Amino acid sequence: MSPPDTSLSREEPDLALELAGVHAYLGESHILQGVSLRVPRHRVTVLLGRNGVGKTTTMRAILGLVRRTGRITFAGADIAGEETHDIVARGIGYVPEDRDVFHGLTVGENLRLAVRRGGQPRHDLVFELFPELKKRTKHLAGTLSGGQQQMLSLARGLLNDNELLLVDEPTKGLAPVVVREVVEVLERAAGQTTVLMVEQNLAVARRLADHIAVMVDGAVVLREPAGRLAEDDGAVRAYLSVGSAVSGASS
Ligand SMILES: Nc1ncnc2c1ncn2[C@@H]1O[C@H](COP(=O)(O)OP(=O)(O)OP(=O)(O)O)[C@@H](O)[C@H]1O
Repeated sequence: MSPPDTSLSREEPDLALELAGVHAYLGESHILQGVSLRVPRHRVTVLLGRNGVGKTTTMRAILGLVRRTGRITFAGADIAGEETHDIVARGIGYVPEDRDVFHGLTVGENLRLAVRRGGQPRHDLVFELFPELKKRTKHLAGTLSGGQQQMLSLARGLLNDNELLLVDEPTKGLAPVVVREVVEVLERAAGQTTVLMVEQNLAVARRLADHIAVMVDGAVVLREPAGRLAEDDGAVRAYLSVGSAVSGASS
């Protein structure tokens, strides 16, 4: 197993986001115990780890949705003390695990609600990435399949010209054929922006990630180029409850 390495600082001066010693709390529970993480610009970084280690809480700490301390640097500013609406306005998009789609509204209405005030919504880009959504703009979102709802949630995240997109478990609960579609869209979306993603499917992570960060008990314990971790069976067995071969992401 490789020794823990969460820095890699010499190789990556151009960071979109950096967390240093971030602690977060949910009620009385101390969930994040000093998360440090570097997210290079225009790259995909995937957060992996067993259930309950704090991956979603890390996303929510970046967005100011949970009480947190430490340093969170985005676009040259420390955002750890800012409110969520100010953080989002700086150019961070969020595609949450529960998909955040309004079932009682149409696809078009869901997209319109996602447009940030003063922004220039990228409808052309979104409809090029998601042609199925263009055909269904008048359909109620609640009538879409799980995969289509995930596409709509990703489309909402990509509609604004964000510097950083946070995506939480985009393939969770989807059939293998739909996982492949979501992965293809994410590959193309990654060309537009920096992505920090939680993903439990190691095959998906290997396909999409430039770097993989592994969390254990509220901290990042290992960060490596994606290929290196995928070949490190010892690390995969020690830190992850996932298998390395998952059919859904194969091309
Ligand atoms: N409202 C809450 N109050 C207290 N503890 C919570 C609350 N919500 C979640 N937790 C706990 O916080 C820890 C971290 O949860 P989190 O959702 O960040 O983990 P995760 O790594 O994303 O897990 P999963 O893969 O299961 O989504 C878990 O142990 C969870 O039980």
